[in-house]
Amino acid sequence: MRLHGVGRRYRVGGPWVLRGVDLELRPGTLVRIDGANGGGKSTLLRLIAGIDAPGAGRITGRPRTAYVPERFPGALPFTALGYLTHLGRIQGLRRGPAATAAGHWLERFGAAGTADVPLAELSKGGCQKVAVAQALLADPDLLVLDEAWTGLDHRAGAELDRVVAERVADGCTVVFVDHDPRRLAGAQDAAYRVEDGGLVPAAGPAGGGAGAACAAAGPRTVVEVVGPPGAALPDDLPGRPDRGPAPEGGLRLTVASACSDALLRALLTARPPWHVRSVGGPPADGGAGEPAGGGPGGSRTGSEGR
Ligand SMILES: Nc1ncnc2c1ncn2[C@@H]1O[C@H](COP(=O)(O)OP(=O)(O)OP(=O)(O)O)[C@@H](O)[C@H]1O
Repeated sequence: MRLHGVGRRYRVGGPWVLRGVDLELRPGTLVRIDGANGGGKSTLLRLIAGIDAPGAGRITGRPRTAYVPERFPGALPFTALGYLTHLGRIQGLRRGPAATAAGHWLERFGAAGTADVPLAELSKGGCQKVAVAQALLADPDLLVLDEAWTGLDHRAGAELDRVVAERVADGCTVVFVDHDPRRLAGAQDAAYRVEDGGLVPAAGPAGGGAGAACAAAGPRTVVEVVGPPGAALPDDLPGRPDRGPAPEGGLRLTVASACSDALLRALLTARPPWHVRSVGGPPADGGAGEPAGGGPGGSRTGSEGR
C-alpha cells in the first residue's frame, strides 16, 4: 500500500494536520509511528486504516485492513462474544467460524471468562481485549494499532507482542503507535515521526528487517531442528535466532519466546519443511540452551521420530 502526498485537515481553510505524506507499506513489515502529542499520529493511523479519507493526495493498493482505535466504543448492547461474532460476520466470516474466532481470541488474551459479559460491564482492560480481538478475527493483511497495548494487563500485552510477531511472519503489515519506546524495540522494520505535518524517518532501534519482527528481550526458547539433506536454514527467520550445532545432530536455535511460534511456523512451512525435534527453555545456568524435550518445561513435537 502506498500514500502519495497525503494531507488531512479538519476544516476548510484550517491548518493541515498532515501534508505531503509519502509512505510505502510493504507486506510482512512492522512499522512504528512516533511524534509529539497532538502531532497527528492518530490522524495518520486513521487514514492508513481507511476509516478516514485524505483531503489531499491519495492512497493506493489497500489490503484487507483491521484497526484498533485509540478509544474503543465500549458501551454497545452486546456481550463480548456476541459483539466479536457480529464483527466477524461483518468481516466476511460465516456465523460458526466467526464465533470460533471470537472465542479463540478471547481465550488468547485471557478473557474467555468474560465472553458472556455485556460490553458495558467490562473493565477498561476487558474492553481493550475485545478491541484488540475484533481486529484479529479475520487474519487481516494490514493491522493498524493505535495505542492498542494501553489498558492491557502484562500477560495480554505480551500476548499482543506475540500476535504482532506472528502476523508479520505471516506477511501482514503492522503499523503501530505506542507510548512505550521499548515496545517491540529492535523489531521494527521502519520507524517514522510525524513532525510539522510531515513524516520523517525516526532515529531509534528500527531496522530489524523482515525476519526480525519479534521482541528481542524477555524469555528465550530453544528449538532443535533437522533440515532436509543439504538444505540451508531459511534466511530472515522470525526473531533472528542464535544458532549452533545440536548435540544429536541438526541445529539448536535460540530465540525470544515471543517469536517462537512464528519461528516454528516458518520452519514447518519452509519448502522443503524442516523437522522440529524439540522445543524448550534454556538451561537454568543461562548457557547456550538445553532443549527440555520430554523434560520439565519442554516438549517433544508431534513430528518426533519421523
Ligand atoms: N476529529 C477531529 N476534528 C478536529 N480536529 C481534530 C480531530 N481529530 C484530531 N484533530 C486535531 O488534529 C491534531 C492531531 O490530532 P491527533 O489525534 O491525530 O494527534 P496525535 O499525535 O495522535 O495525538 P495524541 O498523541 O495526543 O494521541 C490535533 O490538533 C487535534 O486536535
